[in-house]
Amino acid sequence: MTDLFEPIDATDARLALGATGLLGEFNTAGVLTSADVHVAAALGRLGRESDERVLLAVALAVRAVRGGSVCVDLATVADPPDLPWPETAAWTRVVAASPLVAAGLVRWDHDLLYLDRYHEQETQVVDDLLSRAASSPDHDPDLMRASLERVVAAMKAAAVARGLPEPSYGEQVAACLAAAGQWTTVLTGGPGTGKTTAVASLLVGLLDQHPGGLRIALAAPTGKAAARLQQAVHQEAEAFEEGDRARLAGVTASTLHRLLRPDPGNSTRFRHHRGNRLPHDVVVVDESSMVSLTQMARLLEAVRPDARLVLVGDPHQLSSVEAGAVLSDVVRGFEGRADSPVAALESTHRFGPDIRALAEALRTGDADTALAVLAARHEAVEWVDEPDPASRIRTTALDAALAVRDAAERGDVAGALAALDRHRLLCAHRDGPFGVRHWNRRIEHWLTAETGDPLFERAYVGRPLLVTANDHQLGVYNGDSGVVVLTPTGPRAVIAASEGPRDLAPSRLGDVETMHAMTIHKSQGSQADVVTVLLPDEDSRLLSRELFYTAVTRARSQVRVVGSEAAIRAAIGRRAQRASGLARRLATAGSPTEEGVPPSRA
Ligand SMILES: Nc1ncnc2c1ncn2[C@@H]1O[C@H](COP(=O)(O)OP(=O)(O)OP(=O)(O)O)[C@@H](O)[C@H]1O
Repeated sequence: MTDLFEPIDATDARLALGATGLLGEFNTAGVLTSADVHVAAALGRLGRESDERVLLAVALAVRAVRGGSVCVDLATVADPPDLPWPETAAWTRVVAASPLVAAGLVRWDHDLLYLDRYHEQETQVVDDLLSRAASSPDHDPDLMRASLERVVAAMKAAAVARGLPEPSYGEQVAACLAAAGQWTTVLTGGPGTGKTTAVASLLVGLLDQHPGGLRIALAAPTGKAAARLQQAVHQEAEAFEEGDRARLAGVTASTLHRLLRPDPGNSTRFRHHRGNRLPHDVVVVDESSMVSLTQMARLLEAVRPDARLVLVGDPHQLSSVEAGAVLSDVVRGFEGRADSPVAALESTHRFGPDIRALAEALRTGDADTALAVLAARHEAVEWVDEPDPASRIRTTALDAALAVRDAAERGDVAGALAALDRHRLLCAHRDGPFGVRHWNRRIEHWLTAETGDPLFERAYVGRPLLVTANDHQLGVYNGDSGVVVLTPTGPRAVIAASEGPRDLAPSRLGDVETMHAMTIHKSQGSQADVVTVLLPDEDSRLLSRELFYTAVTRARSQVRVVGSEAAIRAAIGRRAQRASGLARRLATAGSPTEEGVPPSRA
């Protein structure tokens, strides 16, 4: 869903000067921005199209990408309804017959309108997935079974030694056996369903298959998620036999961006591509729900056709910040297909029963059960439904901020970074009374009142940091977190990068924000012991089931939901819809032919 805007006055920069007719009307109503209008008008001039219904459709396709969609579906786009939307049948007819479509400036396909670039990426992703599914790697299933038996026996023994009941790894073994026999595997599951455990077990099994060695790459869309993946794989391997543990010890993770090697001269291209593939034999990408269509296209063209690709993620989470909802589209698109690469893990092993019950109710859209879990006053799930929740938020947020500050004052880098993950205040919005900016300021005021530290200091000791842009030179990436720590040479910004902490002069960091509070979108791929989810009013257009589910599942041991029953119901009742043709394209593509080339590519 794309936000509407309300023009402030006639000089508002979002209003397109001179826009008339339908484009002008939709611009004034806050549906289209001036950029949408200008791109549509420019394409119209280029392709000699003057039908304002077509130009409106093109402007909506531009807007769609801004809102995370890959294309626009003219049959469902009419929101808000009180605008002069063209009648659907006639509209689709004029768009399909437009000279813009004939010239390839925009694409009309599967009754959806695309900007050319996204159409190309979507068809490429479908073609690459299908051609990878059309053949399978040679492997020895008996050896794979034996490897997994060894790993499972070691993990069971480790659990029993810790006084835990003997676990069962049936789902994970089945997923690994399937993954051994296919070039692409999509390993799905909610938080704590044992995805990382399965990945570590799979890697051991694949190493047994290739005694000569395997080049393995672990990657994730953000630095934080990459660091977590690497740490989690090694942690899970602790339970393995010494030889297996040693073989995984050198496996490291990086951001997806770094893996593909950015091309300094071209911000949308990488050094690894179809003509210069990645050298790795196995590529594992965690948090795949955050991978945009563009990134997925780049990844699929860079992975060798004879390398295994394992996409790991939770399709019920929010999608990527940029356009696309690739993971959930791929899962839906392969549903029922014989060549489906999806292996799903269903049982949760991490949460206590209360967070699990809440997450499950959110995942399935069951508002009554979610409210019942929230109202039951469990220790692990708390509900704050008060007009001014500040006093309830203050204690937890301030304690966590003080713990970070105390460790930072002592120069204890590891302690300060660890304290960052004790509590996270998550907001849907950036601005306004429910937004990140407001709550960051508020927590800083509380901190100042408690410590007497000056408020105006930008790099105050204990300031939690969130990196908001990739900086290859500094080796810090969008989504990395860190903290300002006192050192003998003064305050230093220490960022938890995927290769370990990076120590920088605070002034060198350009794109950083304070992270006492953060948006739910930015929290993807990270976790905290205690999570406070601050829901906005029920009429917020950002509220969605995926947003709420993503926020709740960031919590390791306790979650507190701040919001009214109406806001909770509104969030659960609304889906974060993203228009894309990926699922439909996969579902309707022919099955692989015997030669291994799917008909859509032939
Ligand atoms: N089959 C199992 N039985 C019991 N415990 C398990 C099983 N599989 C994994 N675990 C344990 O459950 C916890 C979560 O597992 P893991 O980290 O592999 O899940 P995940 O799906 O990768 O989680 P997330 O996506 O939230 O990071 C770990 O402590 C792990 O050791």
